[in-house]
Amino acid sequence: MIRIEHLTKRYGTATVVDDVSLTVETGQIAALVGTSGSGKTTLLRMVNRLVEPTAGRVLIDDVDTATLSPHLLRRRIGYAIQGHGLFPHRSVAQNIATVPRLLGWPKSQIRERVDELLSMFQLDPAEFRDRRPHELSGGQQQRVGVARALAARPELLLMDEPFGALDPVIRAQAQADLRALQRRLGTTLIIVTHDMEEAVALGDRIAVMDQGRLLQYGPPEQILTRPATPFVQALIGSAERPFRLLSLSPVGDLVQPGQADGPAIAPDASLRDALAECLWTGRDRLPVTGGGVVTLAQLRQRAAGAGLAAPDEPAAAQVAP
Ligand SMILES: Nc1ncnc2c1ncn2[C@@H]1O[C@H](COP(=O)(O)OP(=O)(O)OP(=O)(O)O)[C@@H](O)[C@H]1O
Repeated sequence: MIRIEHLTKRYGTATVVDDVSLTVETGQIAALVGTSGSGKTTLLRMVNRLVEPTAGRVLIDDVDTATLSPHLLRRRIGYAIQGHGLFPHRSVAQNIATVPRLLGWPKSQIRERVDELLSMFQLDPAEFRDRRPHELSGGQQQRVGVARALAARPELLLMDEPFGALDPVIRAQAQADLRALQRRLGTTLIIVTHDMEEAVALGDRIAVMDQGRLLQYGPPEQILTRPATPFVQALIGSAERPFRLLSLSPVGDLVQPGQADGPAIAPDASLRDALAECLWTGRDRLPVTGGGVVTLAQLRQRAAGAGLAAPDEPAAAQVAP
C-alpha cells in the first residue's frame, strides 16, 4: 500500500504540488489526471524520490521512503516514461536487464527474465533480443520500456504518460495489455495521464489535479457521476460522460430474462459496445450469449448514472475545500 501524506513541493515561491494526500491499495491502479502543469509528474517523481518533497511524506507498506536511500528505493520501483527513455546504444536485452544487473542477478537468471518479458509483450526473443531501440517501431519501443520497468518484479510501478506517443488503436491495445498484466502480477501502479479516457479505462481510482492541488480522488464511477468541482466536471467532458460510464461495466451486469432477435452480444462486452450495437442495427434489445437480453431502455438509464453502486468509502471521496 502506498500512502501519500500532505505531500508538497515548492520551487521558490511557486507551490507546484500543494498538500496532496492519497492512498493506493496494493494491486490497484491510481490514475493521476489534470491539465498541463498541474503537478502530476512532480507528484509521481516524489514517490521514487527523483524529486525531493518540500514537506509531507510517502509511505510504502508503512515504511517512510525518506528513511531509505534513493538509489536503492528506485531499484524497487519500476518507472516508465513517455518516449520510453531507452538507452539508444544498448540492445533490447541490455535495456531490459538494467535493474536486474544493478541488483547483481546471475547472468542466466537475467537472460531467462529478459526472454520471459519479451514473450509476455509479444516480442519474439530470438528476433528482438539483440536489436537496438532505433530498430523497433514506436509501439515496440514502448513495450520494451514497460518490460524494463517490470524487469526486477517491482511491487510498485510508476508510469508517466507511457502511451502518449502511440496512435489510438495501438494505445487501446497497450492499455488492455497493461491492465491484464497488472492484474496477473498484482503490481500496484500509479499512472500519469492527461487523457480522461485512459484514466477511466485503467484506474481503480482517479486523482484529479489542478494547480498542484488534489480536487477529487475516487473510483471512476464517482468521478463521472459526482464531480466534486466545476473543474472536474469540465475535465470529464459532459458530452462524453454517458459513454464513459457505459464503458465501465460489462453487458453481464444488466442482463435480464427474455428473448430478442439478431446476433447476440457477449456478456463480457462493454455496455458501450451494446449501445453502439443497438444504434447501429436499429434494435431496442439484444440477445446475450448464454441467455437473456440487454435492452436499450436499461442502457439509457445506466448512461444517465442510474443503478450504479453508491460510491464507496467516504475517504475516497476526498474533496479539497
Ligand atoms: N525543476 C523545476 N523547477 C521549477 N519549476 C518546476 C520544476 N519542475 C516542474 N516545475 C513546474 O512545476 C509545475 C508542475 O509541473 P509538472 O511537470 O509536475 O506538471 P504536469 O501536470 O506533469 O504537466 P504536464 O502534463 O505538462 O507534463 C509546472 O508549472 C512546472 O513548470
